[in-house]
Amino acid sequence: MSPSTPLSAHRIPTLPESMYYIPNFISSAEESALLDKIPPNRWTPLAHRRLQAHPTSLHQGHTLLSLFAQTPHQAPNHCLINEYLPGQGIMPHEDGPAYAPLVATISLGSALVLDVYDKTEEGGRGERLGRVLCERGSLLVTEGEAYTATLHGIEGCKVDGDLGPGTVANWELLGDPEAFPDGKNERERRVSLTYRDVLRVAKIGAGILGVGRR
Ligand SMILES: O=C(O)CCC(=O)C(=O)O
Ligand SMILES: [Fe+2]
Repeated sequence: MSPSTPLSAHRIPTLPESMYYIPNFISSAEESALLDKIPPNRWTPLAHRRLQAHPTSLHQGHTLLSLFAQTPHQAPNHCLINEYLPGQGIMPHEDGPAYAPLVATISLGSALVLDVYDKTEEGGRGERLGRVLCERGSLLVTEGEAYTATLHGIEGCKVDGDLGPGTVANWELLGDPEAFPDGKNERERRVSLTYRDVLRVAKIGAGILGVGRR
């Protein structure tokens, strides 16, 4: 995402405003370095994936910072790391109001498909609006109505099938569509880093230190 290509050039068409897909956001050397940095002993096991949550601060000039220019802390302060083995996924859900409505997701290790669904008035899962193919090293940015009015999930399958220009919302934005010549993606271990701005982080801190309620 160089200054010569504005974020708007990466907007995923056909999905609510706005999701942006930036292929090759990091190099494979950076991908390996990030994977190596993830502490091996901090995983919380869940039924269908593992995760770890970390406070985070990004150094000035980090490319992700500019995305958060309008959020309350003007920077992400939290990074959730999810690991999915082939066959694992995450149920359709929304990320909710604890965060500023902006998520930046870096994909490491393997490509997979993230499904985006309409949110019903009751907050449930509506029709599927589109499929986003997240390649390794890519960045997916979700903000605005796409954050507040849709759900997202990852099917627990070993192979993503039926991939092509008519079935993948970000097909034209992919870095290497030729990597899926038969319309298939055999999943490998995929790790996602999701950066967010947690709104009430200061109050939570005060609560933990025991001074919040006095
Ligand atoms: O792994 C992903 O890309 C999605 C993770 C996610 O939806 C979440 O952590 O809330
Ligand atoms: Fe999520």
